[in-house]
Amino acid sequence: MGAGKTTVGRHLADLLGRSFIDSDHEIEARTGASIPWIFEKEGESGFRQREQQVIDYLTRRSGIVLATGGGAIMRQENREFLKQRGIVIYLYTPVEMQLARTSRDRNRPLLQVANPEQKLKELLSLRDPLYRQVAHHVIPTSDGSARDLAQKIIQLIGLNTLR
Ligand SMILES: Nc1ncnc2c1ncn2[C@@H]1O[C@H](COP(=O)(O)OP(=O)(O)OP(=O)(O)O)[C@@H](O)[C@H]1O
Ligand SMILES: O=C(O)C1=C[C@@H](O)[C@@H](O)[C@H](O)C1
Ligand SMILES: [Mg+2]
Repeated sequence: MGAGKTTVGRHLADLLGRSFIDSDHEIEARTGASIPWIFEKEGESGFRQREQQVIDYLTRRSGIVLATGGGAIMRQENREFLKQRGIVIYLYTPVEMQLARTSRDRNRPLLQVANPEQKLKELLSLRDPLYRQVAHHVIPTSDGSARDLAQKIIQLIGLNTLR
């Protein structure tokens, strides 16, 4: 959360002339409800079920830039869909920076707790090894604008891979 998947992903799609899709937005559009509402009515497991369906569907498309939600990596199925069907970039972000980027946003139900910093630390320790297992490339996001990071991704993967 707050790594910049949505923001960097938009710039990347723009630079590549591809469509950008965000799985969180796709879930909201399909459900006709916000993510906080889905978490409240269906719990995290209901949300994860919807998320898996959407990621399965979207990773079958080619020629797109896809930003996932931060927790999609927790499901084995999603890890396989992403690794086998795409080029996966892990935007590594230290917790202090995640906190700074998410503190004014109430749209992330998992951070509506007394100690969001502690929560982010717990999530990162569970998720970091999985992100690294699935990623084809890891990019630290502490330095550089979202646009710079998108350019760095293009250099890293090489345009030829994408044609
Ligand atoms: N490289 C960056 N430099 C400065 N600010 C950034 C950078 N990347 C993202 N941000 C800012 O951080 C905030 C969170 O970014 P964003 O919503 O793209 O994160 P996310 O990884 O998609 O989070 P989530 O997992 O919750 O979907 C936004 O306000 C965005 O403008
Ligand atoms: O890190 C997470 O588990 C989440 C991140 C967001 O993108 C949303 O998918 C949702 O708020 C859960
Ligand atoms: Mg996002």
